[in-house]
Order: sequence, then C-alpha cells, then structure tokens
Amino acid sequence: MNKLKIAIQKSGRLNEDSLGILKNCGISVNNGNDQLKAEASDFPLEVLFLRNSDIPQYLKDGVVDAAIVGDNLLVEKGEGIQVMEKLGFSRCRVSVAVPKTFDYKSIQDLDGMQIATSYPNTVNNFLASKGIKADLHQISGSVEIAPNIGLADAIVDIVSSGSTLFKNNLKEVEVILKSEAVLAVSPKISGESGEILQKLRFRIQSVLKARNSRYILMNVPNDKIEAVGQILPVLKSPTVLPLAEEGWSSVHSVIDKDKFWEVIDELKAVGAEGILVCPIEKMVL
Ligand SMILES: Nc1ncnc2c1ncn2[C@@H]1O[C@H](COP(=O)(O)OP(=O)(O)OP(=O)(O)O)[C@@H](O)[C@H]1O
Ligand SMILES: O=P(O)(O)OC[C@H]1O[C@H](OP(=O)(O)OP(=O)(O)O)[C@H](O)[C@@H]1O
Ligand SMILES: [Mg+2]
Repeated sequence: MNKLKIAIQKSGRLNEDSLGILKNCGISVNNGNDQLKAEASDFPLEVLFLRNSDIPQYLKDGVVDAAIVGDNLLVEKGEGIQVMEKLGFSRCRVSVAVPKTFDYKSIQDLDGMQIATSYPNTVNNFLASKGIKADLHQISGSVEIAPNIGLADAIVDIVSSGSTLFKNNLKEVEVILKSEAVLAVSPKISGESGEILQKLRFRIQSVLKARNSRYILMNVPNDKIEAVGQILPVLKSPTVLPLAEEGWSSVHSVIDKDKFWEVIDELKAVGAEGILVCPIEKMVL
C-alpha cells in the first residue's frame, strides 16, 4: 500500500512538537536510535528526519509528499510550495535589528547599510518593497554577533523572546514577517498520496480545534438557560441536563479557550454557578 512520505525536522525546535502532533493524531513514529527514516505503525506514513533548512528542496523535488517546517523557511526558499495548515507551535518572527546605540528613526536608515542574515531572499524582497538598497552578508548561524565584530551595521534574523538580541546589545526595529510551524505539501504529490494527506490533515484539524477549545459546564437556574445560551458561542446548542434540585439545570457547551475569561463575568452575572472548564482531546466537527 502506498505510504505518505512526510519530512520532519531531525532535531531542533520543530522536532518534538512535530512528533507530538502526529502522536495526538494517533500516529506513533518510532524514531529509535536516531534513524533518518521511520515508518508509522498505525497509519500509511513514512517519516524522513531532515534538517529544517533542507526540507523546502525535498518538497520541490517531490522526494517527500509533505513536511512540517517553519513557515519563514518557505518564504525564504519555498516558492511553489503550498501551506495546508498552520500548526500553532514554533511561533517566532523574522525581524531587523540594529545596535542599541544606533539612533534608528525609520526604515530609510537601512539604505546603504551592510546587513547580515541567514535569509537573503526574505530581506531582498522586503527591502525592494520599501525601495531600499543594502549590501547583504549571508551567514548560516550566530547572526547576532555580526554588528559586534564590524561585519555588518544591522541584521535580519529570527526573534522569539528577544534574549539573543539583548545579550548581543541589539534592538529589534522592524518585523518583516511572523512565522509558525506549518504543514506544507509538495507540488509533485501523487493522487493516492494526496488522499492520505487529506486524511492526515483532517486528524490534525481535529487535534488543533480541540487544542484551542475547552468544554465548559455550569449549574444554571432554569429561567436563565436562555440568557446563558445567548452568552455562550455554542456549537449547535448547549446540552441541558436537569439537576436533582428543582428549578436548576446543568448546561454544557464548548468555547474557544481564549474567550473563557471574556464570558465568565457575564455567566456569573446571569446566575451561573459551579462553572467547570475542561480540556478536550479531540474534536470532529
Ligand atoms: N528561537 C525560536 N523560537 C521559536 N521558533 C523558532 C526559533 N528559532 C527558530 N524557530 C522556528 O523553528 C524553525 C526551526 O528552527 P531551528 O533553529 O530548530 O532549526 P534551523 O536552525 O532553522 O534549521 P536546522 O534544522 O537546519 O538546524 C525555524 O524555521 C523557525 O520557524
Ligand atoms: O529571541 P530568542 O528567543 O533569543 O530566539 C532567537 C534565536 O533563536 C534562533 O537561534 P537558535 O537557538 O535556533 O540557534 P541557531 O541560530 O544555531 O539556529 C535564532 O537564530 C535566534 O538566534
Ligand atoms: Mg536555529
């Protein structure tokens, strides 16, 4: 039977969460003793463990059908590669940074500068869109050191917490793009592999929807059930179960995890009590 070939990062920031999301989809991959290839035992999937920076070329060549990769890398060298799902982890941004002592006023200050980066295409496209010319120095890592050793006036690199910039006496002055891990598909994927990929995508969507949702239940006076139903953004309609105590019911629903604190005060104001919020493992809409 045909297997879907998917690339994930061999080691680094994407690896653990990539294997984790597959596991949550019921797909376990035994990456024992650091093999470069492994088969899933319970889904027609073959995993290739690669360097993040190599993955776009494998997708373009059709050596792999799909991959979990940093979106910033597809912007840099993934033309023609389609993003199927944003996965919500390895969130970061690609930004311009200058020495803290530099009196940065606007993007025009970059004109004529020497800029060190691992992402030349991203930088060139950004500068061109702003009508700015600069000289780029491409280096593959530890980019933040460049201004301190006189190699560049500024850098463009990945920023997350900002601690690497801080430690190197740099300050972030422009955000070029935001990035997160994404499920990407090869332009050369076959029909059969495409069907398997759609099955994987459905499972990932169910896991992500559950990750971003919470199951909520509460005790409500019967004459307030309608008011609660107005407050809760529900799937179809809240589940209402009569309590042993006369005149009260238990109302159950699903809400977006980020909306809980917005609605909690309204729910209490209409008389809801004993409000419980629980995680959801899977959600199939
Ligand atoms: N500090 C960070 N915080 C959050 N996400 C990051 C951070 N650094 C990188 N990322 C994201 O994770 C992806 C993988 O980064 P990582 O540093 O693990 O590997 P890499 O250095 O890009 O490539 P390789 O696997 O070839 O070493 C990047 O493409 C980016 O999208
Ligand atoms: O804003 P921060 O939280 O400090 O993260 C940003 C740093 O993370 C990445 O480096 P990484 O740790 O991946 O090392 P690398 O440069 O060798 O890839 C990136 O290249 C930055 O240097
Ligand atoms: Mg890195």
